[in-house]
Amino acid sequence: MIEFRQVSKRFPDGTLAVEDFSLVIPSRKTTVFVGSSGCGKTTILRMINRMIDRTAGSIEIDGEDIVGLDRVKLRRRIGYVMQNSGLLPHRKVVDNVATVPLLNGVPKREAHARALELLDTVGLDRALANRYPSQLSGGQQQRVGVARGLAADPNILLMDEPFGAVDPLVRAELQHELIRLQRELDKTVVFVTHDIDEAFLLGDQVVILQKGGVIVQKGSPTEILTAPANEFVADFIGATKGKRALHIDRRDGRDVVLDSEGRAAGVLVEGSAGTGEEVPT
Ligand SMILES: Nc1ncnc2c1ncn2[C@@H]1O[C@H](COP(=O)(O)OP(=O)(O)OP(=O)(O)O)[C@@H](O)[C@H]1O
Repeated sequence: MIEFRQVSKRFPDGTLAVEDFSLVIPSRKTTVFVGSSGCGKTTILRMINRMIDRTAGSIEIDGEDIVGLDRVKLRRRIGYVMQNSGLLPHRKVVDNVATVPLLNGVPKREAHARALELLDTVGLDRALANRYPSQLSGGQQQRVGVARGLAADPNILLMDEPFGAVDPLVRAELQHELIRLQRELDKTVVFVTHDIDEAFLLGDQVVILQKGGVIVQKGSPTEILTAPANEFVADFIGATKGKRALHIDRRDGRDVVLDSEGRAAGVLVEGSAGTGEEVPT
């Protein structure tokens, strides 16, 4: 579990990017931060592995304040995947994936064998292992980025708009791949996106943020869809404009979750509003 307690971040130039942010991120679930540009998503994410240090409050991982942990070791035990894959262009795919284990002292042969297994895990052909990142498609590069994030077998995986730069079809493929992976790997995933549909698809817990990292609403997708906290959320999730991909409709006396084509994605169990409980239809 990751716990933020009244965390703030003021950058040296005076910008207060995050103010008084408190949140519990449960283990082995996916928590998604969603909000418009500049609201503090990346700053909050990067404070978890101390790429950015908070200026007030505390952040604990499994009850331990991260301020007392070695920054480099902390970073190496937390997976990190970013938008443009962040791969080293002059290193082959296999070496990119093996980077952190090698830094952690894993022998080269072992690190490479593990890297090849990880290519399988993220659905990439091992034949790509000896290519350079520029010889891969955008979607393939993102998969390599995910494999690299998983290489040290971290309990926590931070993902900052990892699918933001790929086309919509590849993006949908990668999203479903992540859902599959998460079922298999059971990590604590913290995911940042601008895209509310992506947030609802991937998140067990969705956190809607406004400027300064202010939490406007948090809850399961069902909780947010059934009871948007205010007009900002209703507008953000498109509830007022009929543009939402996922929405709730009442059919035969039951609340049914429908996708954009009107197909039922689930039924809210009677009396479950507020618990996030859903049953498949
Ligand atoms: N190094 C920095 N120095 C000063 N201000 C910064 C710095 N990094 C970020 N900020 C500011 O902090 C605020 C939050 O930035 P952050 O990158 O966390 O937002 P975000 O929600 O991730 O945005 P985006 O979706 O555009 O990536 C913004 O106002 C940004 O300009």
